[in-house]
Parts: sequence; C-alpha cells; structure tokens
Amino acid sequence: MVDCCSAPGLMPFQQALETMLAAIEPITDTETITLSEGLGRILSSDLSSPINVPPHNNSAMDGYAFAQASLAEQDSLHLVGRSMAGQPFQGDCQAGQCIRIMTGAKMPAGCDTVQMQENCAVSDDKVEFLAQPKVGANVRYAGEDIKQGQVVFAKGRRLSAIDLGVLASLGINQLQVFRKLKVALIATGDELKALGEPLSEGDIFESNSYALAGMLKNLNVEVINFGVIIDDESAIKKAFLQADEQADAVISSGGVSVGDADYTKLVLEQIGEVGFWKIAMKPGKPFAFGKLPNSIFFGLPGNPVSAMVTADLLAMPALMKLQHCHAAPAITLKAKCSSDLRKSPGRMDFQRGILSQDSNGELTVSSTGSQGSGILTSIAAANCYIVLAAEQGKVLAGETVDVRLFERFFS
Ligand SMILES: Nc1nc2c(c(=O)[nH]1)N[C@H]1C(S)=C(S)[C@@H](COP(=O)(O)OP(=O)(O)OC[C@H]3O[C@@H](n4cnc5c(N)ncnc54)[C@H](O)[C@@H]3O)O[C@H]1N2
Ligand code: MOO
Repeated sequence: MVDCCSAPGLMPFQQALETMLAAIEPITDTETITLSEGLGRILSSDLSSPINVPPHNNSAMDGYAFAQASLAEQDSLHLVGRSMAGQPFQGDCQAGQCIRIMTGAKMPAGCDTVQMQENCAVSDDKVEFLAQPKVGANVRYAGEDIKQGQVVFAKGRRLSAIDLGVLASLGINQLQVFRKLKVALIATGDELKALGEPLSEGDIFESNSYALAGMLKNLNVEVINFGVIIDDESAIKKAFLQADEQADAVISSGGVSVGDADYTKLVLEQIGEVGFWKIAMKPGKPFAFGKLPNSIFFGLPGNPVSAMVTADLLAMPALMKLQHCHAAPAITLKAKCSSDLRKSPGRMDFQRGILSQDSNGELTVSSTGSQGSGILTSIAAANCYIVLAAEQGKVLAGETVDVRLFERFFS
C-alpha cells in the first residue's frame, strides 16, 4: 500500500490522513452515565476493578469437591454435603470426605479439586472415582480473570457489548465518558430534492445525508441535519456559520470541485482556514479539510461513492480522534483478484470488491463492476476495498492485490 508517486498538486492519501489527525484536538467535556447507556461510548478515564473476578474459588463442573490428599488413602469418598451456586457448603470438608458441587458454586473449605460427575460411580453416600483428576482440576480461582485494582479498560476505550458485560460482572453501574460529539451535515446542490418532493428536469433525490447520518449513528454521535443548501455563496456561508455554532464538526457534501457552482472551498477560505484540498485518491480527489471558527470541517465530494469513501477513510478516523477514541489500525490482506481492474497511475485507488474464501482458505476478491463515483451500488454490493497504490497501472485477473475489509461504519 505504498503511496509514493501521486499526481502533482494532490496530497498523498496517507499524508492527508496524518495531517488531518495531527490537526485535531480531542474534546475534553465528560459526563456520567449508567452502564445500560454505555454502548459505543468512550471512557474518559482508566477504569479499575473494585473486586476480584471471580470473587471466590469455584467449580467449573458439576461433580464432587474433595482434597486430593484424601485419595492416597482410600478408593472411595464419603459424601457429606452440597455446595450450590449462591448456597455454599458451610463447614470444612475433612480427609476422606467429598461435597456434591455445582458449576459456579463456591469451593468448600478443605477442598482443592473437583471430579466431574461423569467420572464417578455413586451409591448412597459413597463416591468412587473412575478416573484420577489432577490437583486443582476443574477449579476456577478467585481473581483468575480480573484482579481487584487492575485497570480493566483504559481511557479512550469505545465500549462494546462485551465490555458492558465485563463491567456488569465487576458491579460497575456508573461510567465517566466523553460527551457525545455533535456533527452537522450539509448537502449542497441546486439539483438535490428531498424525499417526497417532485423531481423536475435535471433533479435527483438527495441521498448523501442519509448514508452519512447512518455512518455517524454507527459512530454514536449526535447528528444535526441542515438538509439541502442551494449552490449560492451567501446561502452556503450562512449554513456553514450556523452549523459551526452548533456542532463540533461540520460535514458538507458537494460543490468542492472546480466548477462554476462549487463554493465550498471558497467559503471555507473566507470564514475559516483550509488545511488541505485535493487528495491523490480515487474516489475522493476534491476532499477539503479545514477549520471553522469553532469546529473542524470536512468538505466531501458530492459524488455519492466519493462521499462515502472519504467519510469512511478520512472523516470517521478524524471524528474518532475528536472523541478520544483509539482506532484499531486497518488490517490489509492479500487476495487473488478474479477480475481485470482498470487503473491509471497517479491516484491511490479504493476500488470496491467482494472478498471470499474457498475451502482451502485461499482469499479471492472480485470487483463489484463499474467503479464510477456516482454508482452507489458498487459500494452497496462490496465488503472491502481493493487498494491500489498511486503508481500502479491496470491489474489483470489472477494477480495478487491488497484488500482492506470494510469497518463497522457502513453496516
Ligand atoms: N474539471 C474538473 N471537474 C471535476 C473534477 C476535476 O478535478 N476537474 N473532479 C471530479 C471529481 S473527481 C469529483 S469527485 C467531482 C466532485 O465534485 P463536487 O464535490 O463539486 O460535487 P458536485 O458537482 O456538487 O456533485 C457531483 C455529483 O454528485 C451528485 N451529488 C452531489 N451531492 C449529492 C447528494 N447530497 N446526494 C446525491 N447526489 C449528490 C451531483 O448531483 C453530481 O452528480 O467533481 C468532478 N469534476
Ligand atoms: O475523485 Mo472523484 O471522487 O473520482 O469521482
């Protein structure tokens, strides 16, 4: 995935990503929420365990607890009591004795091992072992998962469904998290009509805001939708300034190229500052990044595929950083390409593909077909990017290519 030979005047993709991330100062405001509100929220401080997990030594099997030393002296053990989950055996288990025990029940005092019941012959109160368990077999020890005081999750962790289970197992019901980001969405274009409006000649339905709002929902941010703004410099300026007052980040789509009705970059220059404009990537060349007086700004290209890809690969990582979240590095795989791919040297391509694995484990990727920036179905059908370096030319079927699986933002 080298990106060394980009077209002149265009910033290489990796440099654009790094420049943008370096320019972002994460928010600092925090709030307290309950555990059931925690999915997708970002911890604002390290979280330590107040208890051992499990809190006591307990059995991993239904069976019989005993002291290993007892077995040296006799063939069978004398059953003297029961330890159930939540109702432990009270008292000591003596040499030659055993205790009926259930999975999760506290180990009785005097016992160090559990024999599973499938390996026992039981008659009345006599338990005979049909196999020899090792000392400590089938015992789960106090603190073997998490020790009291241990940092369980670090500041910046985005809480998953599993994390909520871990925190509940620690008895934690209050969480300190960073507040949710507010992100404003603005679609620009005279031709864009809202759903339900009639289409006149030359019009299309506005679609970018729906896909972008969905992606932002997956990031768990609050979306402020400004709808469609016409291709008019003062209308766009007004919308950008209003959005800037209300949001931490402003995302526009459309009007960022070089056409007569493309005002995004001009307005950004007037009321904020342009960090960079134009990236050596396809789709997504006219992407603009910058700052407004109070917020950060992403000017996505209007072409729907270009808007989705730049949102996914540039705006989302930036918003993750803005909310303090540590993003896992993207995983790149090698796969055999089953299609010919059109490509001219100059820009790094993020073509859309379908990755599959055969019964031998070999990875194959096929193109989703026409890769035009307006063909939204080329991304709807895909599960990965086929990443082609800037200097790369066309690819022939059978060659090996780099593949990057889609992250969760599109799902
Ligand atoms: N002379 C040049 N022309 C273009 C260049 C260039 O370098 N020189 N770059 C091309 C590339 S690459 C892209 S990408 C587009 C991006 O242009 P804009 O960001 O100015 O986008 P628009 O012209 O406003 O729209 C492009 C296309 O997308 C449709 N669109 C826009 N917004 C939406 C929306 N919210 N929902 C659905 N569809 C939308 C719009 O109708 C256009 O068809 O510029 C090339 N041109
Ligand atoms: O870069 Mo544009 O996004 O190729 O069509």
